[in-house]
Amino acid sequence: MKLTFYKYQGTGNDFVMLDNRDKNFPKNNTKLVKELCDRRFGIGADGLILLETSEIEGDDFKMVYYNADGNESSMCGNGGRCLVAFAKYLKIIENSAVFTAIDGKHDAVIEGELVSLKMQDVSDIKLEKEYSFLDTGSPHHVIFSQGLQELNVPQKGAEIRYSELYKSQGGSNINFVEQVSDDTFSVRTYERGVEDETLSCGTGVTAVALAAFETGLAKSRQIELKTPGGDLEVKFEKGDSGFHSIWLTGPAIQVFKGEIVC
Ligand SMILES: N[C@@H](CCC[C@H](N)C(=O)O)C(=O)O
Repeated sequence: MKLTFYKYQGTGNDFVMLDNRDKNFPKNNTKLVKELCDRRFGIGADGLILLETSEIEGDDFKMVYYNADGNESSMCGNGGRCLVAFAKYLKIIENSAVFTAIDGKHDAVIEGELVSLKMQDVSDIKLEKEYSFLDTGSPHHVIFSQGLQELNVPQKGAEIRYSELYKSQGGSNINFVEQVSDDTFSVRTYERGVEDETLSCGTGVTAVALAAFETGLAKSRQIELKTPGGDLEVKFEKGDSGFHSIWLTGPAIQVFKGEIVC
């Protein structure tokens, strides 16, 4: 089989993108997805995303997301932003989109290289002394600390991801965070399904922004997040039933296009 693929990145979180509107991709082939994401034997990426036709009225398209381990997973914020840029490239949309992903409907807006994605409302945040836990489409453990640059994120992240805390619930992504100024935070993320540190995680920085506000570390509802792969912004509102109108904004870039025989 010969596949035409596109490679995208959003603040260094990178994805193989496939236009699967013709339904030709073998969606249950975990081994193939893993091989395509392999950085030595394949194209190389943190995940693979299929753009499909949505059956839901009002949608422009549907998102199907796989982690680099080949398994379909929960929501990917950076991937969603990149998929919107891909949909514009394919001329499915112009500068706005509505699409459905595993966690429900998303609105999106494009302004130049920046893609803003509306995330699902968040009503529950578990606040513990040492960490916060919340689901922003994907599960996120958030730890505020110091000395972020010196931290061994792959090792510390794996310890928590495989600990008793998340064993029975399919694991979690782990975010290590250092406050830079009033409303700016540096974030490094260990991603479940990549099983390593990635350069950025969209649902991760969204979780960090909400946890920073909930714990009182941040006072503003517009938070800047610095990741090893670049800068993102998260804006939100808070009402009686929790956080809503949550928007994740940052660059989403096409890196290259190619063909692979697999
Ligand atoms: N990189 C993503 C998160 C992808 C999902 C995650 N690895 C999981 O399986 O929970 C993002 O930008 O949100």
